[in-house]
Amino acid sequence: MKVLIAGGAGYIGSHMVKQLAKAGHDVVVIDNLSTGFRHLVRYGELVVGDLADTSLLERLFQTHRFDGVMHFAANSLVGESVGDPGKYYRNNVSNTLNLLDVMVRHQVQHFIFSSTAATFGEPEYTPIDELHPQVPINPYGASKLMIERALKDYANAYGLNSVCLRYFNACGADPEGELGECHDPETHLIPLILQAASGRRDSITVFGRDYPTADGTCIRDYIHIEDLCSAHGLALEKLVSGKIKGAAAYNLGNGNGFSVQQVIEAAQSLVTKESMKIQLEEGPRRAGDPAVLVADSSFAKKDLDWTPQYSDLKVILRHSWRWEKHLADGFKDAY
Ligand SMILES: NC(=O)c1ccc[n+]([C@@H]2O[C@H](COP(=O)([O-])OP(=O)(O)OC[C@H]3O[C@@H](n4cnc5c(N)ncnc54)[C@H](O)[C@@H]3O)[C@@H](O)[C@H]2O)c1
Ligand SMILES: O=c1ccn([C@@H]2O[C@H](COP(=O)(O)OP(=O)(O)O[C@H]3O[C@H](CO)[C@@H](O)[C@H](O)[C@H]3O)[C@@H](O)[C@H]2O)c(=O)[nH]1
Repeated sequence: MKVLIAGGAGYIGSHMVKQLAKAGHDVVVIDNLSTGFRHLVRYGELVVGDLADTSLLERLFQTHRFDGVMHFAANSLVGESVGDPGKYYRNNVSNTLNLLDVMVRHQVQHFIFSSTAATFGEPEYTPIDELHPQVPINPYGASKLMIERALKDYANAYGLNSVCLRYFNACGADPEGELGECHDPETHLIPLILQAASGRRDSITVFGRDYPTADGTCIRDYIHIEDLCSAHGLALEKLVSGKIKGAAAYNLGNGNGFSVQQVIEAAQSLVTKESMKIQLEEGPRRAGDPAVLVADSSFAKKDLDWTPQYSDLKVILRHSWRWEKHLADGFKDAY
Protein backbone atom coordinates (compact mmCIF):
# COMPACT_ATOMS: atom_id res chain seq x y z
CA MET A 1 0.00 0.00 0.00
CA LYS A 2 0.98 3.62 -0.37
CA VAL A 3 0.38 5.54 2.84
CA LEU A 4 0.62 9.24 3.61
CA ILE A 5 1.86 9.97 7.13
CA ALA A 6 1.08 13.50 8.27
CA GLY A 7 3.44 14.35 11.13
CA GLY A 8 5.82 11.50 10.30
CA ALA A 9 8.87 13.43 11.52
CA GLY A 10 7.47 13.48 15.06
CA TYR A 11 7.82 11.00 17.90
CA ILE A 12 4.97 8.62 17.15
CA GLY A 13 4.78 9.25 13.39
CA SER A 14 8.44 8.40 12.82
CA HIS A 15 8.02 4.99 14.48
CA MET A 16 4.94 4.40 12.34
CA VAL A 17 6.88 5.22 9.17
CA LYS A 18 9.49 2.63 10.12
CA GLN A 19 6.91 -0.06 10.94
CA LEU A 20 5.08 0.45 7.65
CA ALA A 21 8.29 0.56 5.60
CA LYS A 22 9.53 -2.62 7.25
CA ALA A 23 6.22 -4.28 6.40
CA GLY A 24 6.88 -3.43 2.73
CA HIS A 25 4.59 -0.43 2.30
CA ASP A 26 5.41 2.76 0.43
CA VAL A 27 5.43 5.77 2.74
CA VAL A 28 5.27 9.50 2.07
CA VAL A 29 5.63 11.90 5.02
CA ILE A 30 4.34 15.45 5.15
CA ASP A 31 5.70 17.44 8.07
CA ASN A 32 6.42 21.12 8.71
CA LEU A 33 9.19 20.19 11.20
CA SER A 34 7.61 22.50 13.80
CA THR A 35 8.11 19.90 16.53
CA GLY A 36 9.50 17.08 14.41
CA PHE A 37 12.98 16.37 13.10
CA ARG A 38 14.24 15.54 9.65
CA HIS A 39 16.62 12.97 11.15
CA LEU A 40 13.70 10.94 12.51
CA VAL A 41 12.44 10.20 8.99
CA ARG A 42 14.63 7.22 8.16
CA TYR A 43 12.36 5.61 5.57
CA GLY A 44 10.19 6.77 2.67
CA GLU A 45 9.97 10.26 1.22
CA LEU A 46 9.77 13.44 3.32
CA VAL A 47 7.82 16.40 1.97
CA VAL A 48 8.52 19.42 4.17
CA GLY A 49 5.31 21.41 4.22
CA ASP A 50 2.35 22.52 6.23
CA LEU A 51 -1.18 21.12 6.29
CA ALA A 52 -2.35 24.73 6.09
CA ASP A 53 -0.97 24.80 2.53
CA THR A 54 -3.93 23.48 0.55
CA SER A 55 -2.20 23.82 -2.82
CA LEU A 56 0.68 21.68 -1.59
CA LEU A 57 -1.84 19.08 -0.38
CA GLU A 58 -3.56 19.16 -3.75
CA ARG A 59 -0.24 18.61 -5.57
CA LEU A 60 0.67 15.78 -3.21
CA PHE A 61 -2.58 13.96 -3.89
CA GLN A 62 -2.24 14.56 -7.63
CA THR A 63 1.26 13.05 -7.57
CA HIS A 64 0.49 10.01 -5.43
CA ARG A 65 -2.42 7.63 -5.31
CA PHE A 66 -2.67 6.94 -1.56
CA ASP A 67 -4.45 3.90 -0.17
CA GLY A 68 -4.73 5.53 3.21
CA VAL A 69 -3.68 8.44 5.41
CA MET A 70 -2.44 8.35 9.00
CA HIS A 71 -2.61 11.71 10.71
CA PHE A 72 -0.21 12.41 13.59
CA ALA A 73 0.39 16.12 12.90
CA ALA A 74 -0.88 18.31 15.71
CA ASN A 75 0.08 20.52 18.58
CA SER A 76 -0.28 18.56 21.77
CA LEU A 77 0.76 20.51 24.86
CA VAL A 78 -2.20 20.78 27.21
CA GLY A 79 -0.89 23.85 29.09
CA GLU A 80 -0.07 25.73 25.88
CA SER A 81 -3.54 24.95 24.53
CA VAL A 82 -5.13 26.71 27.51
CA GLY A 83 -3.06 29.86 26.92
CA ASP A 84 -3.25 29.84 23.10
CA PRO A 85 -6.42 28.00 22.05
CA GLY A 86 -6.44 29.64 18.59
CA LYS A 87 -3.23 27.81 17.70
CA TYR A 88 -4.83 24.51 18.68
CA TYR A 89 -8.13 24.98 16.88
CA ARG A 90 -6.31 26.23 13.77
CA ASN A 91 -3.76 23.46 13.59
CA ASN A 92 -5.63 20.52 15.07
CA VAL A 93 -9.04 21.32 13.57
CA SER A 94 -8.75 23.58 10.48
CA ASN A 95 -5.60 21.96 9.14
CA THR A 96 -7.03 18.49 9.71
CA LEU A 97 -10.12 19.52 7.73
CA ASN A 98 -7.79 20.55 4.87
CA LEU A 99 -6.41 17.03 4.88
CA LEU A 100 -9.85 15.42 5.02
CA ASP A 101 -11.14 17.61 2.20
CA VAL A 102 -8.28 16.78 -0.15
CA MET A 103 -8.84 13.09 0.65
CA VAL A 104 -12.51 13.44 -0.26
CA ARG A 105 -11.64 15.26 -3.50
CA HIS A 106 -9.27 12.46 -4.49
CA GLN A 107 -11.48 9.65 -3.21
CA VAL A 108 -8.98 8.38 -0.67
CA GLN A 109 -11.25 6.66 1.81
CA HIS A 110 -9.14 5.34 4.68
CA PHE A 111 -8.08 7.64 7.50
CA ILE A 112 -6.48 6.95 10.87
CA PHE A 113 -6.50 9.74 13.41
CA SER A 114 -4.35 10.28 16.52
CA SER A 115 -6.83 11.11 19.23
CA THR A 116 -6.21 11.20 22.94
CA ALA A 117 -7.37 10.26 26.41
CA ALA A 118 -7.66 14.03 26.90
CA THR A 119 -10.98 13.90 25.01
CA PHE A 120 -12.53 12.23 28.08
CA GLY A 121 -11.73 15.03 30.54
CA GLU A 122 -12.05 14.21 34.25
CA PRO A 123 -12.73 10.45 34.44
CA GLU A 124 -16.07 9.37 35.87
CA TYR A 125 -14.85 5.80 36.22
CA THR A 126 -11.75 3.78 35.48
CA PRO A 127 -10.60 1.95 33.41
CA ILE A 128 -11.98 4.22 30.70
CA ASP A 129 -13.79 2.43 27.89
CA GLU A 130 -15.27 3.81 24.67
CA LEU A 131 -18.65 4.36 26.35
CA HIS A 132 -17.19 6.84 28.84
CA PRO A 133 -18.55 10.39 28.28
CA GLN A 134 -16.19 12.67 26.38
CA VAL A 135 -16.08 16.03 28.14
CA PRO A 136 -12.65 17.53 27.50
CA ILE A 137 -11.39 20.08 30.00
CA ASN A 138 -8.84 21.85 27.80
CA PRO A 139 -8.66 23.17 24.21
CA TYR A 140 -6.25 20.39 23.17
CA GLY A 141 -8.75 17.67 24.10
CA ALA A 142 -11.61 19.71 22.64
CA SER A 143 -9.78 20.16 19.32
CA LYS A 144 -9.27 16.39 19.01
CA LEU A 145 -12.90 15.69 19.92
CA MET A 146 -14.07 18.10 17.20
CA ILE A 147 -12.29 15.99 14.61
CA GLU A 148 -13.71 12.78 16.08
CA ARG A 149 -17.13 14.34 15.57
CA ALA A 150 -16.30 15.63 12.07
CA LEU A 151 -15.20 12.14 11.06
CA LYS A 152 -18.69 10.79 11.79
CA ASP A 153 -20.16 13.45 9.52
CA TYR A 154 -17.54 12.84 6.79
CA ALA A 155 -18.38 9.12 6.91
CA ASN A 156 -22.08 9.85 6.45
CA ALA A 157 -21.71 12.51 3.79
CA TYR A 158 -18.65 11.44 1.82
CA GLY A 159 -18.13 7.77 2.67
CA LEU A 160 -14.76 8.49 4.31
CA ASN A 161 -13.98 5.53 6.56
CA SER A 162 -11.88 6.25 9.62
CA VAL A 163 -10.48 4.93 12.87
CA CYS A 164 -9.72 7.28 15.76
CA LEU A 165 -7.16 5.86 18.14
CA ARG A 166 -7.21 7.49 21.55
CA TYR A 167 -3.77 7.05 23.04
CA PHE A 168 -3.17 7.03 26.73
CA ASN A 169 0.48 7.75 27.66
CA ALA A 170 2.68 7.04 24.63
CA CYS A 171 6.17 6.02 25.69
CA GLY A 172 9.17 3.85 24.90
CA ALA A 173 11.37 3.89 21.82
CA ASP A 174 12.20 1.82 18.77
CA PRO A 175 13.34 -1.59 20.11
CA GLU A 176 16.17 -1.50 17.52
CA GLY A 177 17.42 1.77 19.00
CA GLU A 178 17.13 3.80 15.80
CA LEU A 179 14.33 6.18 16.86
CA GLY A 180 12.86 7.66 20.00
CA GLU A 181 11.24 10.65 21.65
CA CYS A 182 12.75 14.08 20.86
CA HIS A 183 10.44 16.75 22.18
CA ASP A 184 11.73 20.24 22.86
CA PRO A 185 10.61 21.25 25.40
CA GLU A 186 10.09 17.76 26.80
CA THR A 187 7.09 17.51 29.11
CA HIS A 188 6.54 13.75 29.36
CA LEU A 189 7.40 11.92 32.55
CA ILE A 190 9.57 9.03 31.32
CA PRO A 191 11.98 11.02 29.12
CA LEU A 192 12.28 13.66 31.85
CA ILE A 193 13.15 11.03 34.46
CA LEU A 194 15.77 9.54 32.15
CA GLN A 195 17.22 12.97 31.35
CA ALA A 196 17.68 13.39 35.11
CA ALA A 197 19.50 10.04 35.11
CA SER A 198 21.78 10.86 32.16
CA GLY A 199 22.65 14.29 33.54
CA ARG A 200 20.89 16.28 30.80
CA ARG A 201 18.80 17.80 33.60
CA ASP A 202 19.45 18.12 37.32
CA SER A 203 16.35 16.44 38.70
CA ILE A 204 12.79 15.32 38.14
CA THR A 205 9.98 17.08 39.98
CA VAL A 206 7.08 14.98 41.25
CA PHE A 207 3.91 16.96 40.55
CA GLY A 208 1.90 16.31 43.71
CA ARG A 209 1.89 13.58 46.35
CA ASP A 210 -1.59 14.25 47.70
CA TYR A 211 -3.67 12.38 45.11
CA PRO A 212 -6.12 9.70 46.28
CA THR A 213 -3.84 6.85 45.15
CA ALA A 214 -1.82 4.31 47.19
CA ASP A 215 1.39 6.39 47.18
CA GLY A 216 -0.26 9.78 46.59
CA THR A 217 1.13 10.25 43.05
CA CYS A 218 -0.83 10.16 39.76
CA ILE A 219 -1.44 6.89 37.97
CA ARG A 220 -1.14 6.63 34.18
CA ASP A 221 -1.39 3.90 31.56
CA TYR A 222 1.94 3.79 29.70
CA ILE A 223 1.65 2.28 26.25
CA HIS A 224 4.73 1.42 24.20
CA ILE A 225 5.01 3.23 20.92
CA GLU A 226 5.56 -0.02 19.00
CA ASP A 227 2.22 -1.29 20.31
CA LEU A 228 0.53 1.99 19.38
CA CYS A 229 1.94 1.72 15.87
CA SER A 230 0.94 -1.92 15.47
CA ALA A 231 -2.65 -0.91 16.28
CA HIS A 232 -2.50 1.67 13.45
CA GLY A 233 -1.24 -0.96 11.01
CA LEU A 234 -4.07 -3.30 11.98
CA ALA A 235 -6.64 -0.50 11.78
CA LEU A 236 -5.50 0.32 8.25
CA GLU A 237 -5.81 -3.34 7.22
CA LYS A 238 -9.36 -3.48 8.63
CA LEU A 239 -10.33 -0.30 6.81
CA VAL A 240 -8.86 -1.40 3.49
CA SER A 241 -10.44 -4.87 3.73
CA GLY A 242 -13.81 -3.25 4.52
CA LYS A 243 -14.07 -4.93 7.94
CA ILE A 244 -14.37 -1.50 9.52
CA LYS A 245 -16.64 1.04 7.84
CA GLY A 246 -17.88 4.45 8.97
CA ALA A 247 -16.15 6.23 11.84
CA ALA A 248 -14.79 3.90 14.53
CA ALA A 249 -12.88 4.89 17.67
CA TYR A 250 -10.78 2.86 20.10
CA ASN A 251 -8.93 3.51 23.34
CA LEU A 252 -5.32 2.34 23.36
CA GLY A 253 -3.56 1.53 26.60
CA ASN A 254 -2.20 -1.42 28.52
CA GLY A 255 -4.94 -1.45 31.11
CA ASN A 256 -2.20 -1.32 33.78
CA GLY A 257 -1.70 1.85 35.74
CA PHE A 258 1.66 2.90 37.21
CA SER A 259 2.10 5.76 39.62
CA VAL A 260 4.69 8.49 39.09
CA GLN A 261 6.55 7.09 42.11
CA GLN A 262 6.52 3.55 40.68
CA VAL A 263 7.89 4.77 37.35
CA ILE A 264 10.67 6.68 39.10
CA GLU A 265 11.57 3.64 41.23
CA ALA A 266 11.62 1.34 38.19
CA ALA A 267 13.83 3.82 36.32
CA GLN A 268 16.12 4.18 39.32
CA SER A 269 16.58 0.43 39.57
CA LEU A 270 17.43 0.28 35.84
CA VAL A 271 20.05 3.02 35.97
CA THR A 272 21.51 1.89 39.31
CA LYS A 273 23.24 -0.85 37.29
CA GLU A 274 25.18 1.98 35.61
CA SER A 275 25.79 3.73 38.96
CA MET A 276 23.47 6.61 38.12
CA LYS A 277 21.21 8.39 40.56
CA ILE A 278 17.94 10.15 39.78
CA GLN A 279 17.55 13.30 41.86
CA LEU A 280 13.94 13.98 42.99
CA GLU A 281 12.24 17.23 43.84
CA GLU A 282 8.76 17.71 45.21
CA GLY A 283 6.37 20.08 43.45
CA PRO A 284 2.71 21.05 43.63
CA ARG A 285 0.05 19.37 41.49
CA ARG A 286 0.12 20.32 37.82
CA ALA A 287 -3.15 21.98 36.84
CA GLY A 288 -5.53 19.69 34.97
CA ASP A 289 -3.92 16.36 35.94
CA PRO A 290 -6.54 13.72 36.84
CA ALA A 291 -5.45 11.31 39.62
CA VAL A 292 -5.90 8.14 37.54
CA LEU A 293 -6.09 7.58 33.76
CA VAL A 294 -6.22 3.94 32.73
CA ALA A 295 -7.63 2.58 29.47
CA ASP A 296 -9.96 -0.30 28.85
CA SER A 297 -8.75 -1.46 25.42
CA SER A 298 -10.92 -4.57 25.10
CA PHE A 299 -12.62 -3.27 21.97
CA ALA A 300 -9.32 -2.55 20.22
CA LYS A 301 -8.07 -6.03 21.11
CA LYS A 302 -11.23 -7.64 19.81
CA ASP A 303 -11.98 -5.59 16.68
CA LEU A 304 -8.42 -4.92 15.54
CA ASP A 305 -6.98 -8.29 16.72
CA TRP A 306 -4.46 -6.18 18.62
CA THR A 307 -2.13 -7.70 21.19
CA PRO A 308 0.31 -5.33 22.87
CA GLN A 309 3.81 -6.87 23.00
CA TYR A 310 5.71 -4.44 25.20
CA SER A 311 3.50 -3.90 28.26
CA ASP A 312 6.27 -4.54 30.77
CA LEU A 313 7.37 -1.22 32.30
CA LYS A 314 10.96 -2.49 32.57
CA VAL A 315 11.07 -3.09 28.80
CA ILE A 316 9.56 0.34 28.10
CA LEU A 317 12.18 1.98 30.30
CA ARG A 318 15.02 -0.06 28.82
CA HIS A 319 14.14 1.07 25.29
CA SER A 320 13.71 4.70 26.37
CA TRP A 321 16.97 4.60 28.29
CA ARG A 322 18.93 3.38 25.27
CA TRP A 323 17.50 6.29 23.27
CA GLU A 324 18.24 8.82 26.03
CA LYS A 325 21.86 7.70 26.05
CA HIS A 326 22.03 8.37 22.28
CA LEU A 327 20.66 11.86 22.88
CA ALA A 328 22.98 12.48 25.80
CA ASP A 329 25.89 11.51 23.53
CA GLY A 330 24.95 14.36 21.19
CA PHE A 331 23.18 12.12 18.68
CA LYS A 332 20.56 14.74 17.79
CA ASP A 333 23.16 17.44 17.15
CA ALA A 334 24.90 15.22 14.62
CA TYR A 335 22.10 15.81 12.09
N1 LIG B 1 2.72 11.63 22.85
C1 LIG B 1 1.61 11.29 23.51
O1 LIG B 1 1.65 10.81 24.65
C2 LIG B 1 0.26 11.43 22.84
C3 LIG B 1 -0.87 11.02 23.54
C4 LIG B 1 -2.12 11.14 22.93
C5 LIG B 1 -2.22 11.64 21.63
N2 LIG B 1 -1.10 12.06 20.98
C6 LIG B 1 -1.26 12.57 19.61
O2 LIG B 1 -0.40 11.83 18.75
C7 LIG B 1 0.08 12.65 17.69
C8 LIG B 1 1.58 12.57 17.62
O3 LIG B 1 2.13 12.97 18.87
P1 LIG B 1 3.71 13.08 19.05
O4 LIG B 1 3.99 12.93 20.50
O5 LIG B 1 4.39 12.22 18.08
O6 LIG B 1 3.92 14.62 18.66
P2 LIG B 1 5.12 15.31 17.88
O7 LIG B 1 5.02 16.76 18.19
O8 LIG B 1 6.40 14.61 18.16
O9 LIG B 1 4.73 15.05 16.35
C9 LIG B 1 3.83 15.84 15.62
C10 LIG B 1 4.44 16.09 14.25
O10 LIG B 1 3.51 16.82 13.45
C11 LIG B 1 4.19 17.90 12.79
N3 LIG B 1 3.20 18.95 12.53
C12 LIG B 1 2.46 19.65 13.44
N4 LIG B 1 1.64 20.50 12.81
C13 LIG B 1 1.84 20.33 11.48
C14 LIG B 1 1.27 20.95 10.32
N5 LIG B 1 0.35 21.90 10.40
N6 LIG B 1 1.71 20.54 9.12
C15 LIG B 1 2.66 19.56 9.00
N7 LIG B 1 3.23 18.97 10.07
C16 LIG B 1 2.83 19.35 11.29
C17 LIG B 1 5.31 18.28 13.74
O11 LIG B 1 6.39 18.94 13.12
C18 LIG B 1 5.71 16.91 14.30
O12 LIG B 1 6.71 16.30 13.51
C19 LIG B 1 -0.46 14.05 17.97
O13 LIG B 1 -1.60 14.23 17.17
C20 LIG B 1 -0.83 14.01 19.44
O14 LIG B 1 -1.87 14.90 19.73
C21 LIG B 1 0.13 11.97 21.54
O1 LIG C 1 8.03 16.50 35.33
C1 LIG C 1 7.01 15.81 35.48
C2 LIG C 1 6.18 15.45 34.36
C3 LIG C 1 5.04 14.71 34.62
N1 LIG C 1 4.72 14.33 35.88
C4 LIG C 1 3.50 13.53 36.12
O2 LIG C 1 3.60 12.36 35.36
C5 LIG C 1 2.32 11.95 34.87
C6 LIG C 1 2.38 11.80 33.37
O3 LIG C 1 2.58 13.08 32.79
P1 LIG C 1 2.94 13.29 31.24
O4 LIG C 1 4.03 12.36 30.86
O5 LIG C 1 3.13 14.75 31.05
O6 LIG C 1 1.64 12.79 30.49
P2 LIG C 1 0.12 13.25 30.67
O7 LIG C 1 -0.02 14.59 31.24
O8 LIG C 1 -0.58 12.13 31.41
O9 LIG C 1 -0.37 13.35 29.16
C7 LIG C 1 -0.09 12.37 28.15
O10 LIG C 1 -1.06 11.37 28.19
C8 LIG C 1 -2.39 11.85 27.96
C9 LIG C 1 -3.32 10.69 28.04
O11 LIG C 1 -3.19 9.98 29.24
C10 LIG C 1 -2.48 12.46 26.57
O12 LIG C 1 -3.75 12.99 26.39
C11 LIG C 1 -1.45 13.56 26.43
O13 LIG C 1 -1.46 14.02 25.09
C12 LIG C 1 -0.08 13.02 26.77
O14 LIG C 1 0.89 14.06 26.74
C13 LIG C 1 1.34 13.05 35.31
O15 LIG C 1 0.71 12.62 36.48
C14 LIG C 1 2.25 14.24 35.65
O16 LIG C 1 1.74 15.04 36.68
C15 LIG C 1 5.52 14.66 36.96
O17 LIG C 1 5.23 14.32 38.11
N2 LIG C 1 6.64 15.40 36.72
